[in-house]
Amino acid sequence: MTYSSLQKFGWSNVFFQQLSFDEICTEGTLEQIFRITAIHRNRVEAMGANGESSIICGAEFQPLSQHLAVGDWVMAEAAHEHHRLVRIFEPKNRVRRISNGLPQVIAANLDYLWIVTSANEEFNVKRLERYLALAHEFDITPVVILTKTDICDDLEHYLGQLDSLGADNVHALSVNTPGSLDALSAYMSEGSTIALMGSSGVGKSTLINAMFHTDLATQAIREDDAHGRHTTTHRELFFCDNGVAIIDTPGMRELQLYDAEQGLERVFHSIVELSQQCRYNNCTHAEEPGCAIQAAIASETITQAHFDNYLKLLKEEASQKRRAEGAHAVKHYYRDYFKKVYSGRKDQW
Ligand SMILES: Nc1nc2c(ncn2[C@@H]2O[C@H](COP(=O)(O)OP(=O)(O)OP(=O)(O)O)[C@@H](O)[C@H]2O)c(=O)[nH]1
Ligand SMILES: [Zn+2]
Repeated sequence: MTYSSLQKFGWSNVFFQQLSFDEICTEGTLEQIFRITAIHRNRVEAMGANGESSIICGAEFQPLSQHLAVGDWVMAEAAHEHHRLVRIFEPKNRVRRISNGLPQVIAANLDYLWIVTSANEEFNVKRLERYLALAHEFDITPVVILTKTDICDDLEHYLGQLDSLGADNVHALSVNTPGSLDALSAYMSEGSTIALMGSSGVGKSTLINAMFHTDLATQAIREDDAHGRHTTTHRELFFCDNGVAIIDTPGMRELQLYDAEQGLERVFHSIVELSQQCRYNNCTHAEEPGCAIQAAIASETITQAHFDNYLKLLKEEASQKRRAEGAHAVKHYYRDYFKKVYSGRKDQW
């Protein structure tokens, strides 16, 4: 068996180069590498070259939700009939949020964020702009998907608004219209990881079932809760036959805007560029003479709604930051964490 056997689970050079020379030369290292598919209180489920395994996580990784997420690659050594977590590979990207004042990781190593919305009253451009900002912030390629076009009388109304988003990847489709899902296969190369986001009822599960010929209901797994009772939870990352990993977690579905300053600047780049043309450096874009943004709104180059949403998201982001005791606290937390995790490895090189 070689490392290429892990590629269908999303393994790539980014992770391989984090192995030390000794590790690469040591027999059995490959069997110690896993990708996390579900997280429980003290252990995680993971997929490796030899199939699925349960990995016990020691006190140094507690609480798990702050240290690792579905999609992470880890190293774990065999311990009796289980495995024991040794270390976490530095991820390509990580989706984080603040929960009760603490950073929490939701998912890791994503290639695409499928932002799902439906062609009915659920549709909301502001929400889409927010999701796009999130995707950019976390360095994930966003794909906007408009569902339920089969039951929509005024598709142009929605397509026009999607156009105004200026997003690169936009698809309108319906699971009831044969062929309309074909365009999505462009995102489904072996080893790619897709996470879904969107309001309840827009058709995320239906889309997954149709695209990947899977039945989400069959992805249930059993676990023992703290009192030894059996409970059923859903696997949050699963692999399809074509080598695509799907992440569908409640955490992704509930994600709020946080620390997305750069993401916002990308989605609202026209406003950011305009603001640099205002006569005064400290223009508040309200009533100052020579305000380029007000001029653009007056000439209908941008809409008042687009500008208002930018202000609203900026404000929301600022208040999230304050609540989290400053975004820097969070960034430092992660930097220190990775330093701590990887400092022990330097002497292996
Ligand atoms: N007409 C039509 N109905 C659809 C389409 N896609 C999904 N639906 C229906 O919309 C309803 C909600 O779909 P789900 O797939 O459960 O939505 P979801 O986004 O997974 O919802 P949550 O699990 O609550 O987040 C179901 O009754 C689906 O049959 C579509 O393209 N066309
Ligand atoms: Zn201005």
